[in-house]
Amino acid sequence: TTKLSKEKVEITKEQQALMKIITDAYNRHQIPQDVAKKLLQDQYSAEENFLLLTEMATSQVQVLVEFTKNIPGFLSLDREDQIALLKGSAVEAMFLRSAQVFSRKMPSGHTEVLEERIRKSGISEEFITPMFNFYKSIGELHMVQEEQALLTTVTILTPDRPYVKDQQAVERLQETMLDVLRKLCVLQHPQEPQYFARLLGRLTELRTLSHYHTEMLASWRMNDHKFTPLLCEIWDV
Ligand SMILES: C[C@]12CC[C@H]3[C@@H](CC=C4C=C(C(=O)O)CC[C@@]43C)[C@@H]1CC[C@@H]2C(=O)c1ccc(O)cc1
Repeated sequence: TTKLSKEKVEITKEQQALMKIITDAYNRHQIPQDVAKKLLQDQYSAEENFLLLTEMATSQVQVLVEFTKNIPGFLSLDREDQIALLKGSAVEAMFLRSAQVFSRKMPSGHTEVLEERIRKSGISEEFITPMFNFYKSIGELHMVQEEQALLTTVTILTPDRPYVKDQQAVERLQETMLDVLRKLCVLQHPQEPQYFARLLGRLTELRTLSHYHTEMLASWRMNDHKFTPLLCEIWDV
């Protein structure tokens, strides 16, 4: 008979503390309400929608930088590597954030307006489809907020981003986070032993999306759309 490995999974005190720091930081750093509120006010032209999304993207980059500074160990990485990790993960972190926003079904019905504006902002259908498929696939996971925060952290701490010099140092940090996330998944979804693997599978899907994103930016560029200095810096557009 097959002996099921009923390994007793338990999160240590240190891991509990680490998870709390990251989840609190993740919840604390959100785009300001006045930016999100504009979703409900301004007009609906493709131009207006693009400008609104640009403002949200710019605000989200600032939020991401602030959040990342709260990841234990991040600020002790080489300074240039910190920048390389932020540049390399910004798109993926943003798509994770928007997927979580869509799967949360925001109370004040923002999601419908937000979806409307994304669909009518000059993004071609070939990018819209994979984007919303991703949103759906994240929604189906019903992640708890700790999982969302840790998954974003794991994405930021990806060692093989371009220009990262000390990959080992990043790998050590990422391993620490992956260990907590793995245990959390086992404890939160006991009926689904493959849940952790499914979560990591989404990170692969994210990388595909970020290739689409580069083309999205290029096609906006072609139609003479302006980005903000911060977005130009983080995405080399
Ligand atoms: C990623 C994105 C900009 C950031 C948006 C996201 C949709 C939903 C969001 C929800 C947020 C919240 O509720 O906290 C923060 C901003 C984000 C994460 C947009 C979808 C496409 C857009 C984009 O790629 C884009 C890139 C450059 C631009 O100039 C304009 C848009």
